[in-house]
Amino acid sequence: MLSLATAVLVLPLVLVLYFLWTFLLLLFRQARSPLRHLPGPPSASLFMGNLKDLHDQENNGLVARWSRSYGSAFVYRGFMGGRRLMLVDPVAINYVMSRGYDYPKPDFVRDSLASMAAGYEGLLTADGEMHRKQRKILNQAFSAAQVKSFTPIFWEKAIRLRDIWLDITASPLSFFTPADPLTTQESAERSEDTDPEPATSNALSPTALTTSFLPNPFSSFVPSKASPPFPSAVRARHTTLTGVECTSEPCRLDVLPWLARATLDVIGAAGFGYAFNSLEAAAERRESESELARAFAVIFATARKFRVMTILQVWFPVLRNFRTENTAMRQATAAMRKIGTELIEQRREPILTQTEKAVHASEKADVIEGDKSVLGRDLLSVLIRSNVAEVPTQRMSMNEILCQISTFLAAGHETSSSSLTWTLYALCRHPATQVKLRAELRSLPVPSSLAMDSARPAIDDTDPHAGFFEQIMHLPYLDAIVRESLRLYAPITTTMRVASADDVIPVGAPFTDRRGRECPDIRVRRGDIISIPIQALNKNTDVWGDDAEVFRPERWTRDESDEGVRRRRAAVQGLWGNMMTFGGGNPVNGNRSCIGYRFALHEIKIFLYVLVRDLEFSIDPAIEIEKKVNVLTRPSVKSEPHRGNQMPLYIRRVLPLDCGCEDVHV
Ligand code: HEM
Repeated sequence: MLSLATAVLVLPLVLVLYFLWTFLLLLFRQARSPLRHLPGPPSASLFMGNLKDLHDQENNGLVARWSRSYGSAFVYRGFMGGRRLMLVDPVAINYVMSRGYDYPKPDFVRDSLASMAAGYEGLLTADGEMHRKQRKILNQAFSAAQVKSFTPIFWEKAIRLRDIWLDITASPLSFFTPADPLTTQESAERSEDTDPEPATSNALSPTALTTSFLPNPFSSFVPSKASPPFPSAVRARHTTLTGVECTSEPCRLDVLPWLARATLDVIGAAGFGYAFNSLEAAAERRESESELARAFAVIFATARKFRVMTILQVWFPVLRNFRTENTAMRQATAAMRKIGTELIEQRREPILTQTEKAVHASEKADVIEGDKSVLGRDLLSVLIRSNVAEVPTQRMSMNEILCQISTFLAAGHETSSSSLTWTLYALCRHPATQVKLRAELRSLPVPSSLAMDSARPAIDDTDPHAGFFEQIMHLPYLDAIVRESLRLYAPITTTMRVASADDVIPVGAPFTDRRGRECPDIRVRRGDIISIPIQALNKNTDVWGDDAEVFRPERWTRDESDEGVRRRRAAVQGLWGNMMTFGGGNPVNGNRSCIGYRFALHEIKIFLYVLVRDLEFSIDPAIEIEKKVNVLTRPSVKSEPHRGNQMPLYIRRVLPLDCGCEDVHV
């Protein structure tokens, strides 16, 4: 038998040999990878490869420059010089994205998503058959009819936000910036955490390693450091937009955390009937949020930390078995599961009874309601029913259901708030567009039965305002602005895939490799990592023309009749708008595209209708806004990196041109 002393000597040796062997295998794999023949930029650093250069690529257009130099399929270097394939070629991208199960998310991406979504069994992280089953079940909750039924919730929260902002503009002394809704636990966590690094240190440092090319996606739940009240002297620098009559002085407001709060409240209410009350808490300047929001604050704060260990786990997968959770994280996960379980328990009986009644009624009436029926198809109902389903292909375990709750809260709120924030920013940089949009919004009168107050209208098929909401969805200029904003400010800028087997990826046009050979396709080996630069593709001049970088909503109204333009855009087969903003997929081989895209579009349009109709937005022309990316794109003021993510805009109330009165809500 091995003595203890021998074991103590042998164990470290075995470990060293294991790491050496794994490392050599990786180097050997690199040396043999067919990707070595592809052109690409030289590696900037032995350890970090090109990752640091890529960190700021949304501001410096690096991918576009590389693409001009090395073609639409090239190789850059990741950790320890590992080769990664970057695709800008739409044909190659369509091929990879429409094979979701052959090209899944790399393990290190899944790990990071799982730490944020509290497990590997949510829709974002599940793979193969489990993903196929979940996607089929969850699709019901995101059908066109179901999403329409959420519109009153979008409306209610948008009106509430507008009213809070109106109050702030009415009493300038009261303006303040609330904390980001999911960051309230930082200090509590730090005191318990053995990690000496403050949770926000990476996030707030201008040179922080928070790029999406590092394995901490969704690490963008970064706090906006509260801005001090804005002095009136500075407020006076505001320039009035032409053609709009306003009352009250504009005041500066960081719109980012407010919008994050509003969209968190939306997804809580629409998805799970859960009241985060985060807008209310901020309006009343209360620190405390709901228990679930506090739990999430801890989870996201932990998920966004960048650790060397995370990199090592990419190289030595065995280390993933030694993941540790600090006390705060364990408590937060337990709290999240407890609340999720309570939500399910509370709603199980009523939902099952309601569904039974609905089925019975439709059987009696001999009517197949099909997609028209939204009863019992909200996310929580769908989840609860799937838990009791007898057919295994329709059944989700309790763990899967709990993972979905955190998945949808995470995936469904900051994406929308990022998009809204950037749209308001674009409207500030293009005042004439804002004026034109407001004119269109005001041309659609609000039904008198739907006063612009916070009362939530009914949520069912008989909603008398469904027609009005539908009209908002079809306002052409609003639609063009939302498309253009989601093109230029895609909230998720990059996604990654890994080849699960050796394969040959087709390309749009042959390219020349490093050896000077003309290649009709790209060869990849099992394990090769592929980057899809969603944002760079959205600005590709081959697809969008020479003004691809310019915010021009008119491209969606005027250019569309041009056959050539249509053909060029059709090359990108994304889920929506010939863009990869919402990803792409194929139901047969893994549809990993955004299941919530309709939800997001409805939410964004309703918020814009309510906010831009009654408020005028502008920005200090001297301010330079930068994109900070770590999967999600968030804004930061270039000269104020210490303040973290923020979008300081000037806001003021707009009255109708023909309004003689002082205090009318339009
Ligand atoms: C403007 C808003 C949004 C954008 C731009 C967006 C974008 C995306 C993208 C690009 C993906 C694919 C990621 C990848 O393949 O790596 C995705 C997936 C996903 N999105 Fe969204 N999203 C938005 C809003 C939402 C909302 C509101 C929800 C839920 C209510 C949601 C839920 C999800 C889920 C669950 C997935 C994973 C789908 C799967 O793997 O089957 N998203 N989203």
